[in-house]
Amino acid sequence: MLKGTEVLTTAQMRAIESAAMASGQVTGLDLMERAGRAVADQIRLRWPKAGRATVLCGPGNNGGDGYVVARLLHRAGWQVRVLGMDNTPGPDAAEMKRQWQMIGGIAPLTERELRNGPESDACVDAIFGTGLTRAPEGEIAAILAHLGGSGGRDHRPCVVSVDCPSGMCMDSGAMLGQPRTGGGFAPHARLTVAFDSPKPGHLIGLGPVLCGALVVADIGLQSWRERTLDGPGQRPVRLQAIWPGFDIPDQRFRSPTATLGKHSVSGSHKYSHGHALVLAGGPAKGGAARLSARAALRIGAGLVTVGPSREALHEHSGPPDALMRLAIDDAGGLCDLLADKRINAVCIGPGCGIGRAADLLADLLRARRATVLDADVLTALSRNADLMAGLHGDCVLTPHMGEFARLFPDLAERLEETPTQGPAWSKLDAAREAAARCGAVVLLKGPDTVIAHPDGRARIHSAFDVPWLATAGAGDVLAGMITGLLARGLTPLDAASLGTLIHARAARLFGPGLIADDLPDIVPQVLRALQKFQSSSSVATALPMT
Ligand SMILES: NC(=O)C1=CN([C@@H]2O[C@H](COP(=O)(O)OP(=O)(O)OC[C@H]3O[C@@H](n4cnc5c(N)ncnc54)[C@H](OP(=O)(O)O)[C@@H]3O)[C@@H](O)[C@H]2O)[C@H](O)CC1
Ligand SMILES: [K+]
Repeated sequence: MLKGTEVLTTAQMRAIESAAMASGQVTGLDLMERAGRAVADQIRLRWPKAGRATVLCGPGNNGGDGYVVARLLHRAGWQVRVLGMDNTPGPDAAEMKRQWQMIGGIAPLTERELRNGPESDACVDAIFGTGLTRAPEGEIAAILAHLGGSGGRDHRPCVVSVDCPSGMCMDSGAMLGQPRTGGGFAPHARLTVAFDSPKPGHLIGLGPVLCGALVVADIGLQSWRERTLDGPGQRPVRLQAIWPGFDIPDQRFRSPTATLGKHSVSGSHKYSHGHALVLAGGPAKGGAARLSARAALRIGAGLVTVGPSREALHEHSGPPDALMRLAIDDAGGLCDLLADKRINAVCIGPGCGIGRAADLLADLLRARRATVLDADVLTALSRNADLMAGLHGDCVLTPHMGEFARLFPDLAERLEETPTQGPAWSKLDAAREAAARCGAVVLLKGPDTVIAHPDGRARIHSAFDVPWLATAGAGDVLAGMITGLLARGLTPLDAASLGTLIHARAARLFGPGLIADDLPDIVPQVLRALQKFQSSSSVATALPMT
């Protein structure tokens, strides 16, 4: 089965660590040794020939991991220099520090010492991890700035981060004390080795850019996750990364990709895969809705109808012929059409026009169909509290940050603030709060997309490697994909998650030079790859092909 990856908060991580140590079956020293070994192994994998390493050890257990890394690299023939603090760390870190001191010295952890020392192949950042609570200051801030290139980009050492780039809040991906949009000097790691599971900060905010290649090392805590967080088997996973694979243990669909093959026990006919309606706008505004409609067709909706105003109908006469067209002049015409219950998913917003969207939305929401709200209708929503109150659990809102700020100005303002305390307010918190407030799934778009359900479940999809996806109409295509998946019967959270995954994979496949028109026709290739991955990686579980 394609598997998503459960994402844990730093508080959950600490709870699991404590439970593991309290069990007496594993000690903090064991965990520290395993963590340090995971980092050292990853370094040796990337630098097979022993080189020179500088290890920066902070005041706590992250620093303790660093002392383990130093010892293991030294044992593998590396020339190791350690910069550390003269504090008394906790017992585990103190023991690892003592073991290092039997091998080598510890220079003061100062920017001057770092800058004036010998060049190294790798600089191991073991200053702060999950214990960062406030913005770094003084010498440590100067060191982090040096790691971030304050001395000039070409003086930026090759950083390997232990658990996370120091100074980064692992729950939000923000650098404490720095603007959220970056611009300050922060350690840009070549590689980050995290432990047990990714944290939100590895996947949202500045995290994906600062972490570089992310490796999540298993240090033997899985079983305590089962016990401490009563395991994924017993509870819905609250936070999941849609990466690299994808799985939604949803009652109706054991794995949504299994439903994408249009294999149906009850005979595969068009109505068994739903009927999507895309509400289009007036004259000369039809392109966006046609992108959405084409995407809904390509992702497998059984039927797709585009519904412009009468005076714009003639503009929708072009291909694809599979697309049905029907003039919808007003709310009355929409209600007449929705009398056909087979229309089970609607997309409103792309190219619809703000006024028209506002006129149609109230009746559309009363019809309680699975509905994707994007673009113009989000502006209409932000101007009308009654419409907002009409949202329901089968709605998916797909705002970008600008639209989100119009819909939830107070939440967006908090995201503008420079964070000084950890855990900092994050895009994940904002999306969850918005979903709970409006009672609908909120997909907050960006290279780090967060999808939040009103009940608190959320998914994160990071796609920082496809900047060309930020092109006119790409949002219209995403809205259409999600509508098509809703028509196929996926739940709003699953449809939004899978649509996001397929949307990014299509863009990745196409590459630079992409325009939104290219995206829908790449979907079949992405679906084939997902199915191949699913069939090759799935255990032989006979999935009900519905
Ligand atoms: N995840 C696991 O299973 C394992 C994780 N390990 C490693 O342990 C760290 C977490 O260690 P911890 O000691 O809790 O915290 P840190 O090492 O990240 O931070 C050390 C202390 O630094 C102080 N602090 C916080 N912010 C600042 C700041 N801005 N300036 C100065 N000092 C700061 C804080 O103490 P205070 O009392 O001063 O608040 C921190 O306690 C984890 O990331 C892993 O690397 C285990 O070793 C292996 C298993
Ligand atoms: K670190």
